[in-house]
Amino acid sequence: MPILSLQHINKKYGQSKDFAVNDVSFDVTEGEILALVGESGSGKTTLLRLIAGLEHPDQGSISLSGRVIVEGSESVPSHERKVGMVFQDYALFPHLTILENVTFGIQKSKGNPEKIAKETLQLVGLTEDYNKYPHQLSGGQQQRVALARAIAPNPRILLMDEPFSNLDAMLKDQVREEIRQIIKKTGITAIFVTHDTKDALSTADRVAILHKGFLQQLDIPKVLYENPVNPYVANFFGKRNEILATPSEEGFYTSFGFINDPEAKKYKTKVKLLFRPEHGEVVQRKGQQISGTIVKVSYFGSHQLVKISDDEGFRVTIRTNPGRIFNEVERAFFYLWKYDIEEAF
Ligand SMILES: Nc1ncnc2c1ncn2[C@@H]1O[C@H](COP(=O)(O)OP(=O)(O)OP(=O)(O)O)[C@@H](O)[C@H]1O
Repeated sequence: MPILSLQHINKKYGQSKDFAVNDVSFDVTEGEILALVGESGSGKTTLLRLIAGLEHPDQGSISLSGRVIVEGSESVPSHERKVGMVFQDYALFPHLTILENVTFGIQKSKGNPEKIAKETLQLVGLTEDYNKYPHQLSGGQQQRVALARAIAPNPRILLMDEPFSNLDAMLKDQVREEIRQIIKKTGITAIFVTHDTKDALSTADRVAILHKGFLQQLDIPKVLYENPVNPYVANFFGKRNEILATPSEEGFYTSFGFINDPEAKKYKTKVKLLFRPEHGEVVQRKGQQISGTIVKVSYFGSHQLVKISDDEGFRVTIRTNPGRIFNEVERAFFYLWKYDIEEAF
């Protein structure tokens, strides 16, 4: 049974003619980490605020832990929903110590708030900084305090708005993994909002992608990346190469050469072959492969991107391992081991 269920949620702000959230339905399973991704204005934060009770939908219902918390004009107030929030800027109280920040939201009826706060701070790996103030901590540490403060009252669900956006790139990789481990250790269900596909794919169990208020696809990261349901989702997770191709009985004619593919006979008109840089491979031998001229090689440490041009100057990018040596102007032979086929016109 899902811990959270949204059914046909619509939300418009004021006089706006567009929906910020448009007929969105999904379930979240207990213990799951769900990422909401989308570009700016896609409705991510609005969804989070609707779940938290900071906004009310125009239509739709929301259930949390088996209880209907929103239905029609009725709703359970925010403070009764038992939702933990981590805000983008952490929103720690600057004049309170770390321990006081975390103790703040814990009700006395739950036991000894200070003891619970200390246990939660230990859980997030902050054992020595109880009496420091937020400004005395690094960004990553402040974020762990915010997380401790949100989970200490034992909420039903944890909501995080852009939790990684204030961290520099070096820290981000480490913090993502730490946060995921802490959340998994507590078993808490969590939803976080991000515009960064790397955050979503590496941290979440499932990812929901929003565009203009519509839910496009919700699935595990691998499926979203490998089997996007539409071009928007496919391009959101990294630009794809496009090669224009003419189908025949045996395969596709392209400006890089002929590609054997029995699928080609299904198509009557020109098509686009769409593929990610890692779905191609530059090979040493001349054979069945297609080919072009290497025009640029970019080295990234973990990999290289090789730009290959046809005779007209049309380019595709292929990802290769970092150890291989390529020379610009040389001819490169490559093959595509995976591509999507779309009608071109
Ligand atoms: N308080 C508000 N009043 C009016 N319009 C709003 C309000 N909050 C959001 N919107 C509009 O609703 C739409 C969705 O906004 P929302 O903040 O949910 O998107 P988002 O995906 O979280 O964007 P971002 O990544 O920029 O935070 C946008 O068109 C936005 O302009």
